[in-house]
Order: sequence, then structure tokens, then C-alpha cells
Amino acid sequence: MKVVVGSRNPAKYGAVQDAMRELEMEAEAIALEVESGVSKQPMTDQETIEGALHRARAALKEIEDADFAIGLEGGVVLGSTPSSRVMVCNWGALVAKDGKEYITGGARIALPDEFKKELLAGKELGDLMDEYCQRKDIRKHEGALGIFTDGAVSRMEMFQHVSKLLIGQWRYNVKKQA
Ligand SMILES: O=c1[nH]c(=O)c2ncn([C@@H]3O[C@H](COP(=O)(O)OP(=O)(O)OP(=O)(O)O)[C@@H](O)[C@H]3O)c2[nH]1
Ligand SMILES: [Mg+2]
Repeated sequence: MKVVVGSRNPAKYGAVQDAMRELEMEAEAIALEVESGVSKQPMTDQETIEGALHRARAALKEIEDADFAIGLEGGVVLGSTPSSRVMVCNWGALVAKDGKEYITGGARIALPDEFKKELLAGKELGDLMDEYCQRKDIRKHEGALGIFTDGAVSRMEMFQHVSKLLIGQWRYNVKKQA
């Protein structure tokens, strides 16, 4: 089997590799940088879902003999009331070679209130995290999730869960059709 991941971020393709290992799938995983087709910092669930889907569709187009492609996208949701908290959200999409598309939501947790103003001014969460922690490339390592859960759940572990949910749904359908 051949699987494509629409990102070269190790927190994403590493997560897909781990998910496939856990599900005992023998598949080659190819990491490809593709366009998300949405803004660098998606600001709604809908935009984040579209980013995940767009990545998966674009990755599958590049590798025509792949069985399926996975797109993983991080975003934020600001909430519509003054008292609602700003949250990090996560979505994944799997597009199979038969054209079927699956989407799955990942964990979301609240971010510091002071991030809201900066995000509204156009700052990316990845950059805000690096400034907040005085480190580089948090998004490629434990992510906001790992930082704000004291390492209890990393960005990669969350994306691994999302990938397992996606692959599980794909498998369910493949078996049903057999
Ligand atoms: O430190 C972080 N921890 C996280 O948990 C997290 N979730 C999202 N983001 C940021 O939101 C934007 C879109 O995310 P994103 O899906 O484009 O991911 P990415 O830019 O890291 O990877 P990629 O574009 O190379 O695939 C980017 O500004 C990401 O940095 C995070 N940053
Ligand atoms: Mg990005």
C-alpha cells in the first residue's frame, strides 16, 4: 500500500506513520508539501476542515498510485461572544482513490486570552507559541497542545489519534464493500 501525507511537518507525517504502525498496516508513507488552499492561520472550524480536505486532495493528485491521502490542519476558533475562550482546533481528512472523503475532528483546548488580540491582528499561532515559550518551531514538536497540557498530550499524539480515526473509517468502508 501507498499513503501520502499532505505536509512535511514531522508532527503530522510522524503521526500518520505511528497510526499505521499501531493499526498494523504495511504501507509506504510519502510526505509531500502541498497547498492548504486556505489562510496560513485558519480561524474557524470550517476553514480548518477545508484546509485538511484540500491538502488530502492535492496530495492524492500528486501521487496517482496512492491508496489514499491524509491532510491534517490546525486552526483556531475565536468564539462569538466576548466571554468565549480562544481555542486551538484540529481537523483531518482522508481522500481515498475511489473518491470517498472522510473527515475527523481532533482535540481542542483553550489558549491564553491574550492570544486573541494577536490572532485577530493576523499573527499565526505557531509564531505566538514560539514567542510565548522563547523557543523555535514548537509547531513541529509538542505543539500548543503539548505546552499547555504540560506534555500530557502532544500535537503528534493528537494527530495520531485523528489519523487512526480516519484510517479506521476508511477500513470499515473497504471491508463493507468487499
Ligand atoms: O505551536 C503550535 N501548536 C499547535 O498545536 C498548532 N496548531 C496549529 N498551529 C498553527 O496554526 C497554523 C496552521 O497550522 P498548520 O496545520 O498549517 O500546521 P503547520 O504550519 O505547523 O504545518 P504545515 O503547514 O507545515 O503542514 C500554523 O500557524 C501553525 O503553526 C499550531 N502551532
Ligand atoms: Mg502551515
